[in-house]
Amino acid sequence: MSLDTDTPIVEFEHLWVHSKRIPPINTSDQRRTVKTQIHSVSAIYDKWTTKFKKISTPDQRLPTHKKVLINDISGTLLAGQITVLTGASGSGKSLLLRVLAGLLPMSSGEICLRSHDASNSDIYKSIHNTPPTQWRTRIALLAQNPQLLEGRVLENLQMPYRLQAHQHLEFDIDWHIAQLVQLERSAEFLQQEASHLSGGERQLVNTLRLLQLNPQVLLLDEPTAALDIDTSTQLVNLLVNWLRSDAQRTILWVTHDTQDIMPLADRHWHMQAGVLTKMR
Ligand SMILES: Nc1ncnc2c1ncn2[C@@H]1O[C@H](COP(=O)(O)OP(=O)(O)OP(=O)(O)O)[C@@H](O)[C@H]1O
Repeated sequence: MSLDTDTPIVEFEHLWVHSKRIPPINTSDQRRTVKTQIHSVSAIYDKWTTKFKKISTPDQRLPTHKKVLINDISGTLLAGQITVLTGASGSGKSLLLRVLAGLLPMSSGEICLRSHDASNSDIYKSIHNTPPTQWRTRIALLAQNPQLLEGRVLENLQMPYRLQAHQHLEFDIDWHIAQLVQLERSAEFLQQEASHLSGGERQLVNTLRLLQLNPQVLLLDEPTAALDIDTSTQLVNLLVNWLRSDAQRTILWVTHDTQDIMPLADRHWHMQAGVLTKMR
């Protein structure tokens, strides 16, 4: 199916995420703690600790508050495009990816994913009306630190097919061998113990494990951050080829490494203190 490159694949609107309410400090508990400390010191310091007690027991209670982590942001990920997301540490980039992937609840807002109905017409499914397992098979998050299981690479790649969400899919070893050729590795790589792999090789396995499940949207959280230049280039090529091989796919790519990734970007977004700005 052909698709215009400006077709929206994911649309999100007015996303808000707040931290949980931080409970107030219970000042009577605090006073009790200080008193216990005071009774346990020797009499010679009693006068001094009484002064200390006055200073360290505040009269007023601290107010409760919720912190705004994602501040009313909206955006669209378009077909065939790479959208690069930059921003300082703690600005909310990873939080946004986890919300879009359905791994973290938002306080309010809407996320819709392009899909098809029985007559193959376009529809947009809301995250609120889609079972979480179904949502996560369409929108996949690739994190910086891959978690692999004990056992061989092959067993790690086959593992998702044991999950109910993917039981309708079949493991395709030929697809993996073709990908490994692109990654300049032989089929013997599949027989290696996962615990013996380098950080870069672990990330390649993690990526293949996700891509084989044919997601429509990839959310990348600094996937090349810990990799050497060669492995990083291989991983970038793997991801770009994945994007180009189906016009209905899209990538949102969080990175601090703007030099390498920015030339590939169709769009550039920037986060600052939970606020999203579209740079281009
Ligand atoms: N589950 C959570 N509950 C409350 N606060 C959180 C939660 N997860 C993250 N935060 C806070 O939200 C803010 C944004 O975190 P986030 O991980 O999205 O930053 P980031 O932009 O991805 O940073 P980095 O570039 O360092 O990865 C931080 O202040 C963090 O402490």
